[in-house]
Amino acid sequence: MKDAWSSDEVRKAEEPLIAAGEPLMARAAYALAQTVLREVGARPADGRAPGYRPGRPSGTRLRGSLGSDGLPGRARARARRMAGSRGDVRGAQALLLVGPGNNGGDTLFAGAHLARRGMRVTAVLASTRAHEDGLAAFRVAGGKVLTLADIRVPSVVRSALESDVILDGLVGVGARGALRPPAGGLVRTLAEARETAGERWPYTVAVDIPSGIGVDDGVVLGPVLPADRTVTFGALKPGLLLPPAAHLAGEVELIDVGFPPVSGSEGWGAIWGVTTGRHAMAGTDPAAGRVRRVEPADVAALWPTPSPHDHKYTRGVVGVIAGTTTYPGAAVLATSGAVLAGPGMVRYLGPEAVGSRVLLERPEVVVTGGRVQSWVLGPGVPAVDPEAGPDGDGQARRIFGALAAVTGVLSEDVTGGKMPAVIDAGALTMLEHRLPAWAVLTPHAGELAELLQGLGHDVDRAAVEAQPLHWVRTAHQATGATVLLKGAITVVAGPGDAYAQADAPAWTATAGAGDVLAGILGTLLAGRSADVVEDETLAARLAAVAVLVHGRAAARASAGGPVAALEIARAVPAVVAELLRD
Ligand SMILES: NC(=O)C1=CN([C@@H]2O[C@H](COP(=O)(O)OP(=O)(O)OC[C@H]3O[C@@H](n4cnc5c(N)ncnc54)[C@H](OP(=O)(O)O)[C@@H]3O)[C@@H](O)[C@H]2O)[C@@H](O)CC1
Ligand SMILES: Nc1ncnc2c1ncn2[C@@H]1O[C@H](COP(=O)(O)OP(=O)(O)O)[C@@H](O)[C@H]1O
Ligand SMILES: [K+]
Repeated sequence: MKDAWSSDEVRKAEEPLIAAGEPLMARAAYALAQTVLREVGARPADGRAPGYRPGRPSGTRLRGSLGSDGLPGRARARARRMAGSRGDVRGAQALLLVGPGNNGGDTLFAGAHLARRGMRVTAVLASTRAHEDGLAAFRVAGGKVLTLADIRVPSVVRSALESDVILDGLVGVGARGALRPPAGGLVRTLAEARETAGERWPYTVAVDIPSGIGVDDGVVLGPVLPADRTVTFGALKPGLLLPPAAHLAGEVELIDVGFPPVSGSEGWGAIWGVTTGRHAMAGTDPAAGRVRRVEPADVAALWPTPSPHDHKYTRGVVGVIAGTTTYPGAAVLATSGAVLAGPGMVRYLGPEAVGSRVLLERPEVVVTGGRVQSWVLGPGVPAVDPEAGPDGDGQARRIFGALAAVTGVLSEDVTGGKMPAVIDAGALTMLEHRLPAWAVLTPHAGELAELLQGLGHDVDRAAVEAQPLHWVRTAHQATGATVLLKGAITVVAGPGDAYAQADAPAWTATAGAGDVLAGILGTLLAGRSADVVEDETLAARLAAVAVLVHGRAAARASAGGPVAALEIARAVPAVVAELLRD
C-alpha cells in the first residue's frame, strides 16, 4: 500500500527529527543529486549534449505513456538500460529553478553536488530571498547564480533549452495556492516552451512536488511545469497520487530521509500520540482519512480466495441487473466481469431476450431469481426519466426493488439482510434513500456531476475533473455510499481513507469497460459481503482492488494496443492468479 502524507503530517514528522539535529536537507539534497547524476550519466558514449534528453532515444515518444502502474517511467528506464550507463556527467548542464524556502534549499545543495561532479549548473532565483546556506554552498561549489528579476523569463527559456536537466525547486510542501508572480509567469512560459520543444525539452525533475500543484488535494490551480520525475522526500504527498496533479509528476521516487517507518494508517497512533480513533490524526480532517494507493502485493490479503471447505453458496452469489433489449451488451459484459473474477455463482435478472444473450457468452450464469450476497445494478440501463417514469424493459422496477433491499427500506427482503451493491450508470439516477457505505457508486465524471447536481451542487463535469477528491468525498457525505469515480486515475472514497488508482492503460477508455469493472467489484463484494457490512471502510479498499485488477487485466489484454471491453474480462483470471501467486 502506498500512503500519502499531507503537508501538515510531513511537518509534524520533520519537527522532532530537525530538533534532534537530523540532517534532513542534506539527505534530501544528496539523494536528489544522485538521481540527477544517474539520469544525466546515462548519456550514450557520444555524449550528445546539449539538448540531449537522458534516456530518450530519438523517435520514441514516452511523455504521457503509462506503465502498468500508471506512471510513465518504465519504458524510459528500459531505454536507459539499453543505452548503457556511462556515469560521466562532466560538461552536462543543469538549470535550477529556485524558490525562497527549503525546497529551494534542497535544490541549491543538490546543485552544489552536481557542480562538484563537473556539471555546469545555473540557479535562477525566482525570489529576492533564497536559502542562505544552500546558496553559499552552491556558490562555493562553482554554481552560477542569476536572479529572475535581472535576466527575465525569455533568457531562462533559452537556458532551459540548452540544458540537459531542469530541477524545479520553486515550492514544496510550503506551497499555498497557485504559483504567484513572478514564479507563476516563469513556469507558465516554461511549460509552453516545453510543449513547443517536444522531445528537445530537457529531462525535468520536480523537487518534492511539481511546483504549483495542490500538495494535499491534487488540484492544479495555475501553471505547473510537468516533470519526467519527481523526487519526493520522507513520504508521498496526496497530490502525487491524485488527479489531475499526479499526471504532472512523471515517475515518482520516494527518498527515505529518516521518517519513522509506517505502513498504513495503523502505525499513526504511535507517531502522533493519537488516542481518539484510527483516523483522528494531527492536522487532518478526522473524518477524511488519508490518500492511499493499493498495490499488487496488497491484493492477495483482500481477495476472497476459496478454501477447501467452501461451496458455491459460501463463496458468494452476485446478482446482476443490467442491460435492456436496446443495450444487451452491458449485461454480457457485467456478468462476464463477475463470472471471471470467480464468485460462487452469478444470477442475472432482466428481459428474457437479454438473459439468452448472456447465456450465449457465459453459460455459467443462472437466469432466475434467488438469494444473492451482492448486487450489480444499472450497467446498460437508461437513466430514469422523471417525466416518463421507470422504463427499460422492467429493469428500473427490478433495480428499485434491489435498492430497497440495499438501503434497508424493505426490512424482510428476499436476500435476508444487509446487502452490498455496485450502483452504476442508470441505477445512479434511481437513488431515493440514504445508502450504507457498503453500497458503491461507480460514476464517471459526467455521471458524478449529474448526481451532485441532483443533490443541489452547482457542478459540471469539468469541475469534477478539476477537483475529483473533493467531489467524491462530497458525494460520499451526501449519499452515505462509497463513491468510485472512474477515470485514468480512479478515485475512491468512503468512510476513512481514500484511494487513487492508476493501473489502466488509456486504451481502457472504451465503451463497456466500466460494465466489466462493475462485475468484478460485484464479485469482490459478494465474496466478502459479511466483512464489508461489518467494517464500513472495507468497501472502498475492495473497490480499489477491483480497479487494480481491472486495470491490469486491461493492460494485459491491450499489450500496448487496442482493447475491447470483453477482452478485459477474459484477462481477469490470469491477472488474479498472478496476483495471488506473487
Ligand atoms: N519533508 C522532508 O523530509 C524534508 C523537506 N525538505 C524540503 O522542505 C520543503 C518545504 O520547505 P518550506 O517549508 O520552507 O516551504 P517551501 O515549499 O520551500 O515554500 C515556502 C516558500 O514558498 C513561498 N510560497 C508559498 N506558496 C507560494 C506560491 N503559491 N507562489 C509562490 N511562492 C509561494 C512562501 O512564501 P510566502 O507565502 O511565505 O511569502 C515561502 O517562502 C519541502 O518541500 C522539501 O523540499 C527538506 O529540506 C528536508 C526534508
Ligand atoms: N484515460 C484513461 N486511462 C485509463 N483508463 C481509463 C481512462 N479513461 C477511462 N478509463 C477507464 O475506462 C473505464 C470506462 O468506464 P465507463 O466510462 O463507465 O464506460 P462504460 O460505461 O462504457 O463501460 C473505467 O474503468 C475508467 O476508469
Ligand atoms: K518543487
